[in-house]
Amino acid sequence: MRLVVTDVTKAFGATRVLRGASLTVEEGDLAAVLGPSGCGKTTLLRIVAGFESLDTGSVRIGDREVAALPPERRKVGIVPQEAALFPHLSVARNVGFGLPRGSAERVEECLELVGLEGMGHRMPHQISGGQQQRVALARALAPRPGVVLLDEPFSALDRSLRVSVRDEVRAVLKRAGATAVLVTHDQEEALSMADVVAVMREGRIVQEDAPASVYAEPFDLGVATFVGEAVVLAATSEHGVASCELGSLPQRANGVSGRGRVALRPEQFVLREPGEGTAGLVRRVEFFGHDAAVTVVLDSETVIRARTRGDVPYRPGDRVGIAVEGPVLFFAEEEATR
Ligand SMILES: Nc1ncnc2c1ncn2[C@@H]1O[C@H](COP(=O)(O)OP(=O)(O)OP(=O)(O)O)[C@@H](O)[C@H]1O
Repeated sequence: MRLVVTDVTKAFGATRVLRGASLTVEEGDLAAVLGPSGCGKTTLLRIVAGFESLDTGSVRIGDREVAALPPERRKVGIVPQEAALFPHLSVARNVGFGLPRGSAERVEECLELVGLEGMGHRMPHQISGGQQQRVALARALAPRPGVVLLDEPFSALDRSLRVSVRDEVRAVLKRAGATAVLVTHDQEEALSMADVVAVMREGRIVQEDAPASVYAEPFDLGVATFVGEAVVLAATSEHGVASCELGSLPQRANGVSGRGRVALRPEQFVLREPGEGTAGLVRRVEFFGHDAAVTVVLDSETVIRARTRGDVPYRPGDRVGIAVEGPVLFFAEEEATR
């Protein structure tokens, strides 16, 4: 079902945690709420779930206003941070926990949905961490909720497992046609998994957009630097051209001009022979296999981290030139600190 959160505020004593948070998730979409620690993500999720009351605002699931309803009447499924299975109940009984008696068929269907068919008799300690997380997902989906909420569901898994489990979770949510909200502070997780990314800051959603749009057209400099890496330089802009220490660069069209700052993405930098582009000295080369990151200190002492192909022909101490490819993001001065 469609989820619409409108202008929700919430304070704990004198701490105003939510300051007018609004979020719309279309039916069948997976939205990632992405924000730094303490910005209010978990509080927002708990308010949608009904574990916490809101001060003002509204929460609609489908065509129902649910803000005044208890959690069990909201048709919300929850996948907590750690799978939090009942240790003394079998996998099947964990999945069937919120279902009426005699729902064995639905339990098996949900186990199948998450790829754990035939594992229902096992106890939680007899399956891996990734499988436990899938059981938690099956448990959340079993009562056919209108909305599924996932609170940092991969944070307890180690890195190598996290990537595969998150692909599986996305696939399961899509197969189930679920409308889902995932809370995370991991931008890679948000960008790679979600249909829409909602960037949260200080109790508000400041931008809600497709992952590629949030990255390419961030609402302000804060979003630009939070979602993805960026080198930020002082600049002036006129007629769609931003001038900074790396030269006069075409500006991504946003109609803004004047004094301000440009944000350049690591993949926009191109390393050239000395004499071409802006001169600098290679400080560090980080090799990742498929690509590499090269840190270059310009003669002005500005530090730039460029993403390049893995086969970097440069070593620390080499002199290089830096060129910039593609349009840059420009934010006017008052906007830069918005
Ligand atoms: N029950 C509560 N009583 C008092 N303060 C609370 C309560 N719950 C949350 N807070 C405060 O609200 C703020 C936001 O917390 P919240 O857990 O929503 O943030 P978050 O963005 O989910 O952070 P994290 O990523 O670290 O989990 C924090 O400053 C927290 O201390």
